[in-house]
Parts: sequence; structure tokens; C-alpha cells
Amino acid sequence: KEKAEITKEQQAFMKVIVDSYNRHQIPQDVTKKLLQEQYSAEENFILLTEMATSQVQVLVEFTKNIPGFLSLDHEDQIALLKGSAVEAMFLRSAQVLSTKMPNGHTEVLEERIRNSGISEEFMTPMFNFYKSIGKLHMVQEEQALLTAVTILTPDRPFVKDHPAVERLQEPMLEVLRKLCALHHPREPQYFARLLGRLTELRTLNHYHTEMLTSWRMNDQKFTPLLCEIWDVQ
Ligand SMILES: Cc1cccc(C)c1Nc1c(-c2c(F)cccc2F)nc2cccc(C)n12
Repeated sequence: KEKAEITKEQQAFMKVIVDSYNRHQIPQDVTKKLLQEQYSAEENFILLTEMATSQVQVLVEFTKNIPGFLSLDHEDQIALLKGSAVEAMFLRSAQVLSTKMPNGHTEVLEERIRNSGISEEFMTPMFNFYKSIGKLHMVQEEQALLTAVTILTPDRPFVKDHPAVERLQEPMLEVLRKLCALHHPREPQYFARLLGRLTELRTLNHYHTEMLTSWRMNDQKFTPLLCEIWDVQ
């Protein structure tokens, strides 16, 4: 019985992460612009770049609030952020597209993404992922913890102290497992399906790198923060 119960300290631990996840939302002015600006591919790309930049800022703030993260080796902190940024952003935008946005916003955002100079070969896997996340109907605690688990993935490139990252990720996975049992009692495999999304996320890293390259080829401009997090010159 005690295996399934979420303990008091797990409740407190989870509250820190969920509050931080909910506190750090995409600024209103960015989402407001989504409805106002016109629909040219150029304008859409500029809006999406602004949105991506604020998503990275939100990601950095959320990551800093993950218990124990700031006590990791500083270079490992950077390696974890750079290694997980795309996956965390796909998760965040999947959640924004499948739940968060007031109605009408979602269709507008989807329309702008579809008409922003991204080639079909990246559009399909991206929207398949958004659909697969939508189908899970994650509660916000699961979204927050899944994002934290993604950031604390020990086997990112250039991470030196793997065990230190594992020690932070393990308690998150344990709480996430209990949450899934609690919120999806009739789906014993729900936790496994959730972790399966992390595998699908890894494939999106590759598509994202290709998207960056094709945008660069069309001389599309990024912001300094996006150049920094993805080592774009
Ligand atoms: C904000 C947004 C939302 C959904 C889809 C897309 C294409 C974007 N925009 C970008 C993303 C990106 C992301 F922010 C979240 C998910 C997947 C992503 F491809 N990455 C980058 C990198 C340089 C420029 C942009 C415009 N960009």
C-alpha cells in the first residue's frame, strides 16, 4: 500500500516543481501578437522566433527551480540545459497546443507554424508528436514532472557527473510513477506510455537540427539566446 501513496515530502517536492512550471508561462504579449500580426511566412517566422526565445527563457527559469539542479557542477548544468532544450520546448509547445491556449489561439498558432517556411518533412513528425501528447491528456503535475525528468537526463552530451544527475532524476521518476497511478487508475501502462514519449522526443532533436540548418540556408535570423543554446554561429 505504502508503495503507491505519495508521501508528505514527495508532495512538497512536487509542489515546488509544479508551481515553478505554472509560474513560468509564455508572456501574454507574445501570445497576444499571435492573434494580431498578419499571416505572411516571414511574419509567422518572426513570431515563432520570439516565442521560441521566450520559451528558452522560461525553460532556464524552470530548470533553476528544480530541487538540487543549482548544486550540480556548473558545466553539467549548461550541458543539461543545452542537451534538453529542444525536447523541453517540444513538450511545452505540445502542452500549449493541446490544452493551455484559450480556444482560437491554438488554431492560429498551428496555422502560423504550418506557414512559416518549415518543410513538410519536419512538419509531419512535429504534429504527430503534438497529437500523441494531446491524446495522453496529462494533468499539469505530470506535464511539469515529465519536463523536469527530461531536463535531468544523465546521458546528454558533455555531462561529466552522470550519477549526480541520476540521483536527481530518480526521485522525480518515482513521484511521476505514483502520479500516473493516481490520475490514471484504469491505465496501468500509462507511466510506461509517458516514458515512451521521451523516446519519441529524442528523434525530434534530429529534426530540429535540420530545421535550424534549413532556416539558416534561407538566411532566417535568430535571436542571440537561440544562437547560444543551439550553438548556431
Ligand atoms: C515557437 C515554436 C513553436 C512550435 C513550432 C516552432 C517551429 C516554433 N519555433 C521554433 C522552435 C521550436 C519551438 F520553440 C518549440 C517546439 C519546436 C520548435 F521547432 N525552435 C526554433 C528555433 C529557431 C527559430 C524558431 C522559430 N524556432
